[in-house]
Amino acid sequence: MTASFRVLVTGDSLAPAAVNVLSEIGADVVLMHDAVTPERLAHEMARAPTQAILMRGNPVFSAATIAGNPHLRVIAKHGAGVDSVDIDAATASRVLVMVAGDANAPAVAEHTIALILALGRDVVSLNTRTRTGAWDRATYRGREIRGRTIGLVGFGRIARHVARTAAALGMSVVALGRSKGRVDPALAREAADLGELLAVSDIVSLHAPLTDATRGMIDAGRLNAMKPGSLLINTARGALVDEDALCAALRSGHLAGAGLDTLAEEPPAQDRPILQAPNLIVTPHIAAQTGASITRTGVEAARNIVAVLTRRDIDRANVVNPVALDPP
Ligand SMILES: O=C(O)CC[C@@H](O)C(=O)O
Repeated sequence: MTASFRVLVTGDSLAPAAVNVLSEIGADVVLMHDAVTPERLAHEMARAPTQAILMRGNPVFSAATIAGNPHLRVIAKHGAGVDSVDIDAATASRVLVMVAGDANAPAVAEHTIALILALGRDVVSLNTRTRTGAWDRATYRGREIRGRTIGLVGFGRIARHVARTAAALGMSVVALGRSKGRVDPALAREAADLGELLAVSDIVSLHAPLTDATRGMIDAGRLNAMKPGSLLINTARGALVDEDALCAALRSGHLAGAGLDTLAEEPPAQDRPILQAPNLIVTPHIAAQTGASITRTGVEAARNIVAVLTRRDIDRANVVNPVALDPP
């Protein structure tokens, strides 16, 4: 059978269940095995008409890349963050940009909590010390999270999962949504503004999208406004944080620790100062990478593609640029 649709996957794997969803409409699924640069994208899309992108990772979809492929109808994110896509250009070309619901939210929320617990009980450093001969039992004092306040910056699907889990662990939850009134009072108390959230939180966890407005939002001034001895967690996007300022806040001891799953540069050059900061736990943007999450997310992204290509049952809650659904 000649495939009627070509789906380019910007990664080197896709869950078999997700491939099956695409196979049901006879789609030709093409995995990009190499580094996904704009040049490679342009090259791959020039090889044959490509109707859909299943976007794993965060390759840049610029206006030129989108306009260069007139067959493109949908960019379906394998996850939540679409900061690497020029949304205006996609809308102008009537290309739908879609996210994968809350498919990866439980996994990202669990990793957020893992970073908080690991920092609070110094799991990583104690592991190293104990394996190399230390036995710190007499002197070590960890920090409990029960009774602490967690401040969630952003209140989308992932933050809501974190809120529920944090509450179950006995934490108080404050949050700040994209605009006033977006915080569900059953899950969190809405902070008046970022300043108030930073001032009352023992742990600040970032769940905001990366936009022009949020880039670098946690700068030296904001870090300074956090409580002495507090923790910063970032499982969203590295560029939300000024890494040099974070380094300084960790070195001075103003912050007791930071847990980062995302960095401004990924993968980071080995000489980036943040990698040498004390009391830092850093992981390689894997918060969403559990087996179950990868399957759920792949299937949801594949379903989004099928819905657009077959013009059936598009889940509007997953559409980032609904105006692209309107007739031109
Ligand atoms: O799985 C991915 O491709 C990225 C996951 C994450 O960065 C997201 O945007 O949700």
